[in-house]
Amino acid sequence: MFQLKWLWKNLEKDRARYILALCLSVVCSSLTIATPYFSQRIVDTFIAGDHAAQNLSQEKGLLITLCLAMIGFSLLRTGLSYFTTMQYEHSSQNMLYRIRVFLYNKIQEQDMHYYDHNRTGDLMTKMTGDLDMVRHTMAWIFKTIIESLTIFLAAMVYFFTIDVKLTLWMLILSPPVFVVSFLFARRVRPMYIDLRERLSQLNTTTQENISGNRVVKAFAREAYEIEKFTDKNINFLKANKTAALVWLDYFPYLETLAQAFNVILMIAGGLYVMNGRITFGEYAAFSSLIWGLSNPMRNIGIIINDIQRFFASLSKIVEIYYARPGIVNEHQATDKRRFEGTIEFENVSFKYDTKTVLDQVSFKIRPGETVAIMGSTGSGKTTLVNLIPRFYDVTEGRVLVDGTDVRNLELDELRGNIGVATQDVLLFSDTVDGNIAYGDPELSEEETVNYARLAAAHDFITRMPEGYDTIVGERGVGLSGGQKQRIALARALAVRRPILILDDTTSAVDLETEEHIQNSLRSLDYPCTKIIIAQRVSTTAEADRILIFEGGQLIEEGTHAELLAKRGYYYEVFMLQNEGIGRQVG
Ligand SMILES: Nc1ncnc2c1ncn2[C@@H]1O[C@H](COP(=O)(O)OP(=O)(O)OP(=O)(O)O)[C@@H](O)[C@H]1O
Repeated sequence: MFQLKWLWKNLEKDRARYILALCLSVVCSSLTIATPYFSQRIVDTFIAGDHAAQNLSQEKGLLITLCLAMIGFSLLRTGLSYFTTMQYEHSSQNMLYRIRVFLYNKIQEQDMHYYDHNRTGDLMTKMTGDLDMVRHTMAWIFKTIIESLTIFLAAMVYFFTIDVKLTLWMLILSPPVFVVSFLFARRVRPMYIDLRERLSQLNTTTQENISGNRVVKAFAREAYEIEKFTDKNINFLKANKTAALVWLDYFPYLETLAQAFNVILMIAGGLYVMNGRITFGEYAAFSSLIWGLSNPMRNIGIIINDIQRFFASLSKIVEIYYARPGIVNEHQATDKRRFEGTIEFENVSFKYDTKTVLDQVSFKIRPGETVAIMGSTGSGKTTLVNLIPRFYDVTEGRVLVDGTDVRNLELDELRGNIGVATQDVLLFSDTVDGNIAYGDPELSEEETVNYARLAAAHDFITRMPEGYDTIVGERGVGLSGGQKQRIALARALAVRRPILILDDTTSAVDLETEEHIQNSLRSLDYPCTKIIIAQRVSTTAEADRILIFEGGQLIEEGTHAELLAKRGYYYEVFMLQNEGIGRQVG
């Protein structure tokens, strides 16, 4: 069975410990028949037997031994049970730790396509609730199953040694129990799959709401969000209740069957005692061990419910566990070369699933050149630059860096040659210093300050209460849009890569600051090819070349002066931004 094989594989170093725990469970549970055995001997010898009174006065030593044995076995069972539970906990927690690390690495190595198609809330549910369900299964469900089965079998064996016929009477209840359990398991399984999906939706809604709380507040949509959350919460509640209450449809049958053991014992056992087939002590042994048969039936509902939850959770974990990224980082580049920084697009087309975003794009950028990319929103600019570090792979054509198709370069080496400041700025909850040095933890304080100066960030950083040691909140909360952009720019500059990609990095800074940044970029103290996506002519004007995109196609290319002379898209934008007149410039 796939699920068991998977668990076995992941137990790895804890297999011996887990098997020990299972064996100890069997031993512990088998010991439960010791007490009924000793009580049977005590009843038959000292209470209800023919020579009970005589034995009581003559065999005091035996009575004391039996009582001490009973106490001794109970203590032994308690001690063993404690030790066994520790083994279950250790092995399942260790396994959980290893799987969590493995899954985290797996998620890290996925490509952008994976993140486009997986919701954060769902991934978080897999990494927390689903994983814990696996641990619970190893530490509790399997333990309960093994113990229930052992007690059931041990009781059966013991009963058979006492009286075969009476035991067979009891066994006639087994087939209906199996039928009822099977029907219950079959019915409840899809419910737990559905329940798992609703939990994921609930978590996704919660996660989105918390991370997007500023937007919610800005639009005063709290009531709407609460309603949305309540909807998902009610959905989850209903699914939970439905799954839990299904058990009630089957519960009366199993409870009746469980009670029937006592009835059979009372009628058949009573008759057998009366006609002398079994002794009173043997009847007492049956009576005290009958829970070993009826208890598993009472537990069956919980076990089946948990097993179905486990299957639903495991199928979700396995989705991450076996996910294979389309773009693989082998991490095998030991000697990472420094590229010159030539970039070439050869008839590149790109589709997100079925939607064509880039269409037959060709251009070449020489080392050290500064190229600005401009175009209307949605024209494919970000997509274009995402193809250089292979965040996505081209659908057609080739992207070459230093003359080699990026698909033939080791990802570590390729990305180790590119510094990126993305459009959607993300800062980590760390100090400003830590954020700037993110790509190079060895960066000295002096260099950090230097790159912050180049990115026009030093002044506002020193005005902050703790300067470079100020902790910025999650995603850079506490900083303005322009401040975040400047820290992200310093972070991209600090890695000193031969290719620098800036995606709309100065859109939120004022013109004066932008000019400072432009000067810094021109006078970087390391050779660097720069690709700058920008909407402002003030940013693009000084570039060596400007590429204009429209609908995924390269429609204009040239210097600022050439493009103005062309009187095309660039000229219109220029006029619009400089003279404030409409697009219909004659
Ligand atoms: N991850 C994605 N999955 C599917 N479609 C996408 C994805 N990212 C972008 N698109 C689509 O691809 C097109 C180009 O997007 P892209 O972000 O490259 O444009 P852009 O020119 O950078 O736009 P902007 O100037 O607004 O940043 C858009 O129509 C967008 O809807």
